[in-house]
Amino acid sequence: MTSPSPDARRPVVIVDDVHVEYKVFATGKRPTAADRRSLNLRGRGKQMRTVHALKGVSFTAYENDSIGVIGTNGSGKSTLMRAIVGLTSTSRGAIYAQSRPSLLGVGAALMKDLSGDRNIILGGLAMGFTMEEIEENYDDIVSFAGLEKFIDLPMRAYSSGMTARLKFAIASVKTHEILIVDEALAVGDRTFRQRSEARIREIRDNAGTVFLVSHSMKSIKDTCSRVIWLDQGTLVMDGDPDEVIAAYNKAQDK
Ligand SMILES: Nc1ncnc2c1ncn2[C@@H]1O[C@H](COP(=O)(O)OP(=O)(O)OP(=O)(O)O)[C@@H](O)[C@H]1O
Repeated sequence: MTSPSPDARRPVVIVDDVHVEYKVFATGKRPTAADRRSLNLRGRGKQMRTVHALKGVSFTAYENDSIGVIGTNGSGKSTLMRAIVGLTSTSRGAIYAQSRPSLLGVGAALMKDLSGDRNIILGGLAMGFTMEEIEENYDDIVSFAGLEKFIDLPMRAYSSGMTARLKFAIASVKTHEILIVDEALAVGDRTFRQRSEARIREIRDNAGTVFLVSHSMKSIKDTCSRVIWLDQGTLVMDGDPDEVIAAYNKAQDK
């Protein structure tokens, strides 16, 4: 198993030889006229395809780690994060977590026709906060998102950056022990990105562990103490951000 260094810190997430396979129906090519004539549709139309999205990934995350996860499109980053949170089941291997990891992405729970105000409650409940916790943190969420003037407008009227700010503000208000941020910072503007990166550092400093999936090497360098690089479902490198990013960039330039 790959580990950063033999140290005395508490392991928080152990990913042990994890494989994820998606089974999908491949509709294949459009049936030809000849197929249709010979009623040969069934065999053509329903073919099971297996996408082997993770192929034996292993590493250990420790407290205070903030781990950047990099790799080209389709390399398995989101799949790995979803597996850590338990949204995607592993077909082989196991994941052990010290406490329940939170995936920063209350997106699914938010409703575009409701106001930002209502969505704070909805998103907060979806993240597992109590009503008291939501009320206590309400002002913080609104000011962190910088949406004071827009909070009673329906979310439909928000730009994608404003929506992302609200999601990040809701999800990060509580200190999580294990927080996973999947590309949420990509749409925010520079000021917001800096504020979110500061919050990620704060979570990390409070003995939390953060995973940051991003295509922005700058965000990763600014916030992460360690980087793992995935390629076609395998872990290529795990270590110091500068070294891993340099190797990744070199591989991309080839
Ligand atoms: N629900 C799904 N059903 C079938 N295949 C999937 C599913 N989700 C992901 N995949 C496949 O698994 C592989 C890994 O996808 P994943 O989304 O984890 O990549 P990623 O590194 O997060 O990519 P990106 O940088 O584009 O977000 C890809 O080949 C993708 O097509």
